[in-house]
Amino acid sequence: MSVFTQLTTTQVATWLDAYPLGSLETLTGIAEGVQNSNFFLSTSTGDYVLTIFEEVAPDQAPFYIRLMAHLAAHAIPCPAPVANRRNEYLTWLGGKPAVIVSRLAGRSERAPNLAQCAAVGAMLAALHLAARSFPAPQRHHRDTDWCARAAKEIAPFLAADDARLLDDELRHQQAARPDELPQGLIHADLFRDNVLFSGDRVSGVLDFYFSGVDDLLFDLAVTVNDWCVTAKATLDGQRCAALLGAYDARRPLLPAEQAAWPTLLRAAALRFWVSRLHDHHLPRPGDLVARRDPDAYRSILQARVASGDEAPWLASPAQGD
Ligand SMILES: Nc1ncnc2c1ncn2[C@@H]1O[C@H](COP(=O)(O)OP(=O)(O)O)[C@@H](O)[C@H]1O
Ligand SMILES: N[C@@H](CCOP(=O)(O)O)C(=O)O
Repeated sequence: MSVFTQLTTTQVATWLDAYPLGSLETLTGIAEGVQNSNFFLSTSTGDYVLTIFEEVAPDQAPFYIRLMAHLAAHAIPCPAPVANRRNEYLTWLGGKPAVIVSRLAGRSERAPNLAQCAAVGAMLAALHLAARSFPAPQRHHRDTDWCARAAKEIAPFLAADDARLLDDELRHQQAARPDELPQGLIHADLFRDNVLFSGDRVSGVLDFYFSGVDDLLFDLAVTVNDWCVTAKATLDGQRCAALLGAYDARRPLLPAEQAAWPTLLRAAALRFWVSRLHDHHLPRPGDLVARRDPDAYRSILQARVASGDEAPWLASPAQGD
């Protein structure tokens, strides 16, 4: 999971008295996610998700709650925070900050079809546009500087080849990533498990807890690296064309962004390789923790490095498997 915090039903039932949500019926830990403790919560009035913030500092949690409320008000299907009787969204449970949000319909798709890839590209562009009016956004924390800091912490655990790859890529990013690409609020973790579909329609965009301001193109690269990856870690040209085409139709990409695309694909691969390595070598104590495979992202980084400037773009021919 990620259920780092254990709760008793009595504890939650008592806490729930402060909400206008009726009585507790069921509470089930969610066996996905690596960042927070999440529970499906059913009460006599409906179905919700209870999130206990494990890594999010209490002073940062209101940012994410306001962001979800803003996006939900701008037609992005993201979880809507639920207030207690004192009109508070963020409360304390088990000594940690906690929030109840609406439970969204649909299910995530491990093997998305082209229509679903296009729907995700369109949704990401809509999210970037809707977030333009969000006041006082914070920086994206897991940027290249974070990767460099985390790389120092994991360095003692790495084999020589991995250490070299990591070092080379950090240097490449510091030298080659342009610093004047269009920026805005990014989701920063729009993997397949963070999107719910009802048919081919996106019915849920989840998990905004890495969000912050960074290059919009970085968000697109994070998304493409996950949604369009093949079994060989290369990119599938058809899925790329569907996702990128739908994004570009809503927020046309600038020539500078097209030129920077291969570097940003590498930056996105690096960020998740580093975080997975960090979680692997320096795990937090927790029950049933779902750790992600760092090697998968090493392969993705290596594949992006190997493809050089040949990264699939809008109407490129099918590549990969
Ligand atoms: N509001 C929601 N509606 C429906 N399912 C949800 C909701 N929030 C979380 N989930 C489910 O819980 C899983 C983990 O949630 P996530 O926010 O990704 O956790 P973490 O913050 O730990 O990464 C999701 O993949 C999804 O299956
Ligand atoms: N998507 C990341 C892990 C981040 O965890 P999430 O459950 O919050 O999406 C990865 O795959 O490494």
